[in-house]
Amino acid sequence: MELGWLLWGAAVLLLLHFLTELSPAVNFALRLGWYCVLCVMGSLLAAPACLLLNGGRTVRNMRIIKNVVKTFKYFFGLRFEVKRLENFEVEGPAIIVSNHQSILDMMGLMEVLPDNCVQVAKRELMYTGCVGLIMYLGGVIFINRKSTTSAKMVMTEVAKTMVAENVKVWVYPEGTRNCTGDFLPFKKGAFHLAIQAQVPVIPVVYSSFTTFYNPKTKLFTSGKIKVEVLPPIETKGLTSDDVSDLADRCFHTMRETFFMLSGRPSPSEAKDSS
Ligand SMILES: CCCCCCCC/C=C\CCCCCCCC(=O)SCCNC(=O)CCNC(=O)[C@H](O)C(C)(C)COP(=O)(O)OP(=O)(O)OC[C@H]1O[C@@H](n2cnc3c(N)ncnc32)[C@H](O)[C@@H]1OP(=O)(O)O
Ligand SMILES: CCCCCCCCCCCCCC(=O)OC[C@@H](O)COP(=O)(O)O
Repeated sequence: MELGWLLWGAAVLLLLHFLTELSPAVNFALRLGWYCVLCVMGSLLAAPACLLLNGGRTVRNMRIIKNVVKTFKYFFGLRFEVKRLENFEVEGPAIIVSNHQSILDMMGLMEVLPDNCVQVAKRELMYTGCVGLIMYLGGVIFINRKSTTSAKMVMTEVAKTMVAENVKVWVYPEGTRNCTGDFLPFKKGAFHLAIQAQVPVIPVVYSSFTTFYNPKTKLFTSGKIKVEVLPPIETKGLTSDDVSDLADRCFHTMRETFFMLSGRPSPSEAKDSS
């Protein structure tokens, strides 16, 4: 009886192996599916730990979540090479902004996440069952992207509480995933937030995933991701009139760094030399 089950198991594994060899689409779906399964299993493991150790929704749970998520990279052969982590060492709260390429970014985020830091996420993620629960327990701030007024109200409230409670806030200023090998224009919310709270902006840049991950061509192999934490940009004394300048400055420095880390000339340089 047991031998029968073993044989079935071996047959299924063999079939999966051949399917992945045959079709990149199957390989892609299986690896991404496995990532989702890991997220669900990790959440089921971490949720009771968060509740028992910290009692409910608090940023202290992020440490537990971070430690679980940091093991995920080994399943996918991903390596992170992190530079200038010391740039996170600012006194008190800050806004962290970074580029957003895929749901895989969550691994890169947890790889460098400083203490006392919560993320801004779209509200829909709250309804992903145990993954939504773990985000809630970790103190993630949920915004409704379909209603600018409500998103702005939440962000204004965050500007007050982040100072009172000494937390850093991680925002993806592109506002959505973008795996095209370039940046989308930045939305202004993160920069309004930084200026309203008068806290520094710390940009973080991840190199392009396109060499190992591409949802269009169904590519998902192992790979190396370079991460650089850029020096904090002060906002003391800036007013709402300075939001656009601050956003532009972050956009340009981050984009330059992105091309440098990805080992590609930036489109502006390429144009200059032609
Ligand atoms: C243990 C195992 C566990 C496994 C499981 C894992 C769990 C791990 C736990 C935890 C990790 C969590 C990881 C989560 C990752 C999630 C990522 C996402 O979901 S990314 C999508 C959501 N994030 C954003 O969208 C932010 C960026 N967006 C913005 O900042 C926008 O500006 C926003 C949302 C505030 C509004 O967006 P609009 O598209 O509706 O509108 P606009 O065009 O940007 O703004 C309209 C006008 O309002 C002004 N405005 C914006 N914010 C303002 C403000 N706060 N005050 C005043 N004016 C403001 C703007 O300047 C603009 O005006 P003018 O065009 O410049 O004149
Ligand atoms: C039954 C539900 C199982 C759900 C398993 C989901 C596991 C994935 C958890 C990874 C969290 C990362 C969140 C993320 O990166 O979300 C994408 C949004 O930033 C942007 O959304 P979009 O590009 O605008 O759609």
